[in-house]
Amino acid sequence: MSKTVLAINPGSTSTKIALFQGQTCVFEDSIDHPATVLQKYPKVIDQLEARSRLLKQVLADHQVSLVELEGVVGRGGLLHPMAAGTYEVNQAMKADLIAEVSGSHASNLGAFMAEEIAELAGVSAYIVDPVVVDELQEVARFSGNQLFERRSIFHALNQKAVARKVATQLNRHYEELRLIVAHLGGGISIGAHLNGRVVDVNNALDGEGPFSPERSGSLPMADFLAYSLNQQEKGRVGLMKELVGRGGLVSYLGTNDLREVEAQMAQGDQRAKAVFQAMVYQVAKCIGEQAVVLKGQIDGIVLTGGLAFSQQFVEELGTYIRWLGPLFIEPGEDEMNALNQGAQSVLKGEETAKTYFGKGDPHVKKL
Ligand SMILES: Nc1ncnc2c1ncn2[C@@H]1O[C@H](COP(=O)(O)OP(=O)(O)O)[C@@H](O)[C@H]1O
Ligand SMILES: CCCC(=O)OP(=O)(O)O
Repeated sequence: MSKTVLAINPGSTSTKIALFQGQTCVFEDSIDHPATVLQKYPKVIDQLEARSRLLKQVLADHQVSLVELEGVVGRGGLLHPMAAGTYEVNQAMKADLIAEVSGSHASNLGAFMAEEIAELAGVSAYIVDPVVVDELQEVARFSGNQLFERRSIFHALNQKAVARKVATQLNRHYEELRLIVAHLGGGISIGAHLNGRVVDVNNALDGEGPFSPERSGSLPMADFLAYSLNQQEKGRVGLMKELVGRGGLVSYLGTNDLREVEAQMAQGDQRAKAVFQAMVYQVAKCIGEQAVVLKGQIDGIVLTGGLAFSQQFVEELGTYIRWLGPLFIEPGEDEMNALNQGAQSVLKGEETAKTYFGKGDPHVKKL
């Protein structure tokens, strides 16, 4: 029987909320959090109280009766590496999110926001396919120096959701396909999906892969090292902001909005055009890398995220990659449905919720 589920998705600049009855979305709403407001909070976790207050206001505005809820699900954050799936929010998870064991990101708030509402409703709280889903094959874990291991940090929820959607279009199972999924949003992650596992993907938060609207992607290492030593007063948090937040389009053109860049190009701005083309070029190269990971046997290349709304971006990217395999364009994201889907399967007893144990998930094979 279909279940009533509240899904909560805290992002860098917004919190999305959706109520589902079974597969039907009763309503979806979004709260914007202006950068000027978020800047007041030293740590992401400090935003919890304010975001939760606004969330409760949205629930009141939509006259959501908490007694009707049968489960609450939030976006999963930067925990220790873990297998894909639906997890019940637990103490170990909350402790690791507060300790920021894998870093700081708005998704760290999802478990807390879901649990608060779930407790009021007397039901369980879950997360689904968090950003630390780790299915890397062994060969992909080597960084090039034994001091550092590559980490799988990416848009797992949306990548897997759109990959499943394309599998349905192809009338095949996700678990039997070889897909490249490019999540092209404020941050960019491009994954090689081999038989339902993301065996390689650029770490979208720690300076790997193409530059994006607000992230640097990979940089010349020695130059960044020298820069960091000269800018020590910025500290770790300040320097990380150069990579995530103040990189990419923001760094080159002062905006994270591709629509603004396109407007500048339309007025003949050559700098905007060069930066646009460079972002397309870097995305294409990363798709090429994952094509090699899949040894050229590719059932589809899926373009998703906000940039995939741009016809010009998709067309120019197509000139580089079309020869690699069939293109599927899934603009935007399907995260709210994916959160609901994960919670529904557990609540309907089709799947058992997984337990988060912290470091050392036995399903994740480290070097
Ligand atoms: N119709 C559109 N045309 C061009 N770019 C778009 C369009 N819609 C959204 N974008 C761009 O997509 C990016 C945001 O993607 P999105 O997936 O919403 O990011 P996030 O969820 O990471 O904030 C922004 O640069 C935005 O300007
Ligand atoms: C890869 C971690 C998740 C992430 O970067 O999400 P956003 O692009 O939504 O910030």
